[in-house]
Amino acid sequence: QYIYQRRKAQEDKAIANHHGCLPAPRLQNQRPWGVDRLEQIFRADAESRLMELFLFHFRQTGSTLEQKFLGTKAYGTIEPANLEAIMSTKFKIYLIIDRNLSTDRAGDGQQGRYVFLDAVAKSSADRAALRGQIINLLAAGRDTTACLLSWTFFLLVRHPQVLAKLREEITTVCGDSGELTRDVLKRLPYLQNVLKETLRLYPSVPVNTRTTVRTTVLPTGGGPDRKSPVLIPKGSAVAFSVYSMHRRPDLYGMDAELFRPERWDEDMPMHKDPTNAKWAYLPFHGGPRICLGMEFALAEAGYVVVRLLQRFPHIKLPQDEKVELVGVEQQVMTLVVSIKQGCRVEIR
Ligand code: HEM
Repeated sequence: QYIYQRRKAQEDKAIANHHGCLPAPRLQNQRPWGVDRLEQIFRADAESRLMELFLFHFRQTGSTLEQKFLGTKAYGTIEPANLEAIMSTKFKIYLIIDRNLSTDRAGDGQQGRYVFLDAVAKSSADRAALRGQIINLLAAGRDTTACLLSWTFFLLVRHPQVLAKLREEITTVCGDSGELTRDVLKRLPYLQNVLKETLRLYPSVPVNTRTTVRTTVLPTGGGPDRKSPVLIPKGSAVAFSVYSMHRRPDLYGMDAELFRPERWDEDMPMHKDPTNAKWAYLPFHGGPRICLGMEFALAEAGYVVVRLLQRFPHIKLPQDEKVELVGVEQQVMTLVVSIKQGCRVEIR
């Protein structure tokens, strides 16, 4: 084991030298084993402000970081060029299902209840096929679209000018027509901007991880100038947060924290660099494992928004509802990021 570890370390060092890798800035722990980090995470989670904590970490270190946590080294990044590398094939997808797919569910209070995973498992023992089914139907297709719709209305009632402009576009293009096909939806550019901007500020999958199947290199983020490649040894986890990347002022402008659908018709800083232009906006991720339901989800969400606005001519913020800066509201984090208090609107 010792000889194997030493040989692996030597090989990794040779790869690092070959690519000119330098370490990424380390997120400093105040207490051994990163216990302080654990406390911070539990506290932020209890306050429903986990994403704010992640933003704070990246503000401390820059857009790529190294972290020692409970004895293991992990990496985090919100750099478009690194996301491009991560979403290529040198990383494997973190397996959700293997943790949950167990024939031994008796102990967790699920007896007698319909569990979709168990029902599908009766027709196939192939774990990869089961995983695909679950991701398709539940994890991938349901909560993601539901979150997009909730955040859209959450933002619309807090930005009445945007809502008015959207209503105007819908009235001009659709009138009272019953037909609402994909072609009609394509003729609603402001609606597309509203959905795009909502997914920028609240990407349904805000944080994700990949694990390296072999020792590899992130193209940037290391060394004093944070521009050198970073070595990622085989088996390491790299977390990436599109939520944080989507709020970077150097990519989206100084008003990156604001909900402003008009920005999608303007020239943004990210367009100056071809890699950033392609990899700085990733609500559906990218590369070979890009969301398979992207087109469908946008059509579905667009359809529901139009129909709700047509059906309810007066939708507004309830009088007793709190208005806070975008991103400061309490959130619930699971695989997706949702609104802790739900999306309350007044309709007439
Ligand atoms: C706004 C709605 C949606 C968002 C933001 C979204 C986002 C994503 C993201 C970020 C991934 C990549 C996950 C990863 O690589 O770990 C993904 C994967 C996937 N999505 Fe979606 N999704 C949405 C709706 C849907 C819908 C409606 C369906 C199906 C009807 C769907 C089907 C899938 C599938 C099958 C994958 C896995 C693709 C693969 O691993 O090859 N998604 N989605």
